[in-house]
Amino acid sequence: MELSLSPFFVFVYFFLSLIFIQLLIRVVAKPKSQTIELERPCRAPSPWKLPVIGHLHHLALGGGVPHRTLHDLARRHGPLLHLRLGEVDHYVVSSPELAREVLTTHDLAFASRPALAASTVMCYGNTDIAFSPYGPYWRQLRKICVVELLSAKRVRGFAALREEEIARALRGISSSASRVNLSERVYALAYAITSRAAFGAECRHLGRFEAAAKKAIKAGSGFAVADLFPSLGFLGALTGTSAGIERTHRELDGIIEEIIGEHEEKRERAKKKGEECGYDIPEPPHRVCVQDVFIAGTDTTATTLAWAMSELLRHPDAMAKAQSELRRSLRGGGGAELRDEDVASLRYTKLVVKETLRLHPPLPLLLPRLAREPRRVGGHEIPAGSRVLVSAWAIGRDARRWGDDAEAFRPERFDEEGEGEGEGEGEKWMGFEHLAFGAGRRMCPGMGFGMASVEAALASLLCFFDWELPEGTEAGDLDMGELVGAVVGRRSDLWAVAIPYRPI
Ligand code: HEM
Repeated sequence: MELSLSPFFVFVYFFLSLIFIQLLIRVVAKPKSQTIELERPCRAPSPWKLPVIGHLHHLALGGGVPHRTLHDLARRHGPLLHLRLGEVDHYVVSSPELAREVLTTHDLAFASRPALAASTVMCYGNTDIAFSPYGPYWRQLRKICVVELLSAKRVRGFAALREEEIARALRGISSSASRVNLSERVYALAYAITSRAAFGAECRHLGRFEAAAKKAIKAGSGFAVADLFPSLGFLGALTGTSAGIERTHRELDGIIEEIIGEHEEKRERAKKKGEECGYDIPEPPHRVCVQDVFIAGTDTTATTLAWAMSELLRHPDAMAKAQSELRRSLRGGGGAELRDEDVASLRYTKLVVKETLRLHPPLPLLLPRLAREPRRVGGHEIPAGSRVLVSAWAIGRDARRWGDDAEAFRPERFDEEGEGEGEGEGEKWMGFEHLAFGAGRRMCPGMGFGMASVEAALASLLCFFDWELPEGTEAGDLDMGELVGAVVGRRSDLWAVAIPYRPI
């Protein structure tokens, strides 16, 4: 018959024969294959992959920023996604339940970091807090940093300098043209608070530091060619990334050296006069903490402030609600500035910060973890040596937890959580549904410091100014595009019109 000879039927015949042969082999070899089945690790689901590059094309074809592409893939394949990116196995965790397993149940097994190409050069061979492998050295370094700078007591002690720096930033905004580059202003403010807290004085170098830190953050995304093909070192040289990393490292290193030099000179002068002046910066390798604190402290704080103001400009009702609460508290205190005590008693402004961090966690994939030992997560095997990315971004949008309006900016949701379900607001905010600061041993040690700066700065910006979008920009048109990097900030600077508010 004509039909049976057509190429289509030949293909189908061949294909079915293959399936039949495979089934036959399975049936004949059943007892043996069953034992193998039990021993074989149960791999997490993956999309289709290509030779050599593995699943890399999914990231490339996703077209967007990595956390969004990974979220799309997780929606199709499940909350534990296995991706072979180049030579490296990655596991992407996108549900609060699995995040709890990785960050708490198996915390110790996942408490290390991979050595990225950028961190190895820029963090002095990964001897800093953020990238150092888990162990006694990292514990000691982190302890110094927490005791000297980040403990709750130290953070409270920085209240006066926070207030001074915020007042200075407000004066700057008042005296400038009404159209303000808010991204620039909040970065300068975060830098001033960090440098005064760390060194007792504002450090110069803001412009140079910002430019170099942004390059370092971009290089540290973990998705650079050199990070995905570690055995092919020449690729870094070929693509120019290695040279770029070296250049950025030299810039940052030079700035940190200058900051430390200035601080030490100042200390010497103060000592001669018998005055107190900040504290000793411990000798290397602890100096690497200085860079960590500057980059981690400044960029995350400024990024959160810029996203919060962006969302409020797009949601004038939420902005008005925050302002009315703030201005009531100002009249109550009768002062022309907000003190730390005033900020502590705010409710709505704090909800705005939580909602901002839910939708725009500055580190959407936290910092990468390295599996030190094999572990089963959600019933799937994660082999030792794999990289584990916990998507705080996806978890913050999980409709099972946050409802059908999970994508919407609605600060009130945190108020509602506290009632009815028997689950406290605090639990939801710092639970595994909201992971902006990570969790477990490697959780952000600067949370108290960062939150104090963000809440105080946002409260003052809203209290003392009315804000509008520049003429010609509608709320719906505001660019909310994101940068690629370890910290994900706004793609474009945020411009707004500041109208000073006079208390009645
Ligand atoms: C809004 C502000 C901030 C956010 C959202 C934030 C978020 C994070 C996240 C997600 C991590 C990774 C956690 C993990 O892997 O589980 C981290 C680590 C870290 N953060 Fe923050 N951070 C903020 C502010 C700060 C500040 C102000 C400092 C210091 C002054 C700081 C210092 C660090 C350090 C040193 C690490 C590395 C910790 C380690 O590996 O042991 N952060 N941060």
